[in-house]
Order: sequence, then structure tokens, then C-alpha cells
Amino acid sequence: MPPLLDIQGLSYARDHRDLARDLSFQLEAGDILRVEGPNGSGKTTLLRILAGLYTNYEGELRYRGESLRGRGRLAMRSESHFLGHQSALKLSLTPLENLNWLAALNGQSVGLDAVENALAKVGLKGYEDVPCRQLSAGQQRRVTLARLFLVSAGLWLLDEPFTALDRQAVAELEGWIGEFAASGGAVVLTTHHALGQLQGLRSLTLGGS
Ligand SMILES: Nc1ncnc2c1ncn2[C@@H]1O[C@H](COP(=O)(O)OP(=O)(O)OP(=O)(O)O)[C@@H](O)[C@H]1O
Repeated sequence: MPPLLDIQGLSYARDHRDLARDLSFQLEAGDILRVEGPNGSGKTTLLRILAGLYTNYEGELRYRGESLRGRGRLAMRSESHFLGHQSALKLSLTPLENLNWLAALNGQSVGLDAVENALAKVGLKGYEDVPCRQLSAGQQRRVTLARLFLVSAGLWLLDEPFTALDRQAVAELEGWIGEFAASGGAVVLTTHHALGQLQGLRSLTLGGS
């Protein structure tokens, strides 16, 4: 069986600045890869490459053995969640409407119960119908995180997922990441936050530090 993600000889630059040269790594079910590095070292860019959102790179990237420049990209996008640095929420919509809208964007149809359960899981019971612009930054982040529980996926690509979360939510999210990996999911995340002991955790450092 080919690895879930197989990255060979990945190089990419921005504004004529090399960010990564000849990077190779593999990701299997159960793995958690933490991408580290200073500001501007290319962590978000790497996640966007893996998510198929940025294609200006060199190297051979495969998802389940299929090139990310071809069929692998489609398979990967339908079997993964990418949570970007910046929230994809529409602030005029409620959490419920946002989650329905985001699921529909990905061609997924979800029931009301599933949306309510996902919001309850991230601590937003009672806030389902409040316009997102009236929610705090951490609550908005939680709405975004609820997507992880709305539609199941095999791979989570999380860019700075701990931003704006309070201590309890940080601990919960660490727990969810650990549980997801233990149940056979794979995670790539960027964070400046020190992670606790998680089974399957390893690090990739960008920026030569
Ligand atoms: N849309 C863009 N157009 C041009 N250059 C960009 C763009 N986005 C990022 N860059 C540049 O690419 C480099 C890497 O940015 P990236 O966001 O990947 O870094 P990062 O490691 O995630 O940083 P941070 O820790 O600050 O989030 C930076 O020098 C940045 O200026």
C-alpha cells in the first residue's frame, strides 16, 4: 500500500526567496506532523501545497500513490479537511448557516442534527443562531473547528489551529487531534504552540533553525 502522503524532493519559493529545498517526508495513518519554523519560513505555504491550493512547486507529491497534480488532488480534497489560518466564515451568517454553506461548497449535504452536534462538541451549544460577527474570536475559531466533526475525513491539514483558543479549548483540540490520529487519521499542523505528548507526533522544521 502506498503511503497516505508521499512527498519527494519538494522545493518552493516565494518572491524569489527559497522557502524549502528538496524536502522529503511521508505520512501514514496515525501520524501527526507538526510543521515548525519562524514567521515567514513557509509553513502556511507548505500546507496550501499539500491541500492542493498552491501549485508553484517542484517535486513529486503523491496522495495514496496518485500525483497531487492529477487524480490525487481530487481524492485528497474529498478525503481531507483544510482549516486555513484565516477563517473562511461569513460573518453575517450564523454558525449553523456557515457550516451548512461550507459543507455545500464541498458538495456535502449534512443534516441539522449533525451540524448541531458538531457545534455542541466545540462548546457552541446555544450559539447556533447568533450571527458570527457577534461571536468572539475564539468562538469563531470554534465554529471553524466544528467542520472537523461534521464530515469525517482521513486527513486534517490545520494551519495555526490553536489561534485565539482559550486554555480549555487548546487542551480539547490537542485531545481531538490525538484521538483522531489514534483512530487512524493523519494530521499535518502548523503551530507555534508547544504540544503535549501525543502518540505518533513528529516534527518538521522549516527555515533552517
Ligand atoms: N500571497 C502571497 N504572495 C507573495 N508572497 C507570499 C504570499 N503569501 C506568503 N508569501 C510569502 O511567503 C513567505 C512564507 O509565508 P508563509 O505564510 O508560508 O510563512 P509561515 O511560516 O506560515 O509564517 P507565519 O509563522 O508568520 O504564519 C513569506 O515571506 C511571505 O511574505
